[in-house]
Amino acid sequence: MIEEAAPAKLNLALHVRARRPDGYHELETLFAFVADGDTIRLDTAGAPGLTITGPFAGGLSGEADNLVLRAERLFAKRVKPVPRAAIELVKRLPVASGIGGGSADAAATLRALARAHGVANDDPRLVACAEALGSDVPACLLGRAAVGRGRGERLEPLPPLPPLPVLLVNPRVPVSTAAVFARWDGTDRGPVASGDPIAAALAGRNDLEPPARVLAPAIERVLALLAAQPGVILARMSGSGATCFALFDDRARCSDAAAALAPDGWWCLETALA
Ligand SMILES: C[C@](O)(CO)[C@H](O)COP(=O)(O)OP(=O)(O)OC[C@H]1O[C@@H](n2ccc(N)nc2=O)[C@H](O)[C@@H]1O
Ligand SMILES: Nc1ncnc2c1ncn2[C@@H]1O[C@H](COP(=O)(O)OP(=O)(O)OP(=O)(O)O)[C@@H](O)[C@H]1O
Repeated sequence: MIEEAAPAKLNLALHVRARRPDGYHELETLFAFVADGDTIRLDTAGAPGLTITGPFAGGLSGEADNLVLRAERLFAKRVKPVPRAAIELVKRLPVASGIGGGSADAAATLRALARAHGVANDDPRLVACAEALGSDVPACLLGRAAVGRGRGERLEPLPPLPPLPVLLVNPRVPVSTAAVFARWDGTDRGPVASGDPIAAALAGRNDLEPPARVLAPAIERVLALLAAQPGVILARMSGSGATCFALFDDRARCSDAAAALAPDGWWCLETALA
């Protein structure tokens, strides 16, 4: 049995620069990962198929379009023609929520298959599979803080980030990434600053916040409440939303904030930058 973590991805800053003729957007983003997320378990000797467990299993079916099975099929086609395995996905991250759950699952599946079949994680064929599966999958395959450019696949790894406490809050409203990008106003507001990533994040923004707020008005309240918590360094939406994150200066104040937001019935996860 091989187990691979599929940690949640954050966009500490997300600057959308241009709309491309192929329908994607040119962006500049600070990718970061946290200590918690989904889990992939792969058993090459088990009965082939995908089982989904965990608190958000109900939001997904084990259908063939699941990113885990798409990753498995692509690995067999492009990397090594291996037989199908028994795969368990423990789904702890909300679906369609801007923290790359599906992308993390796909990347963890590729990593698990690579381990099982003696392929290196930086094998160009594995990276090509990641790119074909989604814009966030290459960053999730890399699994460490990085600047992302292009549609997110051109990655420049960063030194490890400080393990700052993080609170993730999702108002339980799924948001379609394509619908949010489609509402971006077309204004290039400039690049992400170079230098210290936390300082660059503070000086940066998420250009998808305004269009996401139109589709999911609850984001505004989540951000306002997060920003008002004592000890917050930065409160921002991740990706195309609706999950928002807050970085804190200490763990106790992060826990206090989680307790303060609990009555709203939102999904909250207390974690840390990894
Ligand atoms: C918002 C981010 O999460 C930031 O990291 C990503 O850019 C989105 O990554 P993702 O969910 O893996 O997205 P994909 O599955 O590749 O694309 C979904 C849809 O989002 C839009 N999309 C995505 C990425 C990008 N750079 N420009 C886009 O316009 C496209 O309409 C695309 O059809
Ligand atoms: N294993 C999976 N986990 C989550 N979503 C999946 C999975 N497989 C397929 N999907 C589909 O992919 C879509 C996007 O899901 P995901 O949770 O990756 O979005 P996201 O959190 O907005 O990601 P991103 O931040 O990369 O935009 C969902 O609508 C879902 O139906």
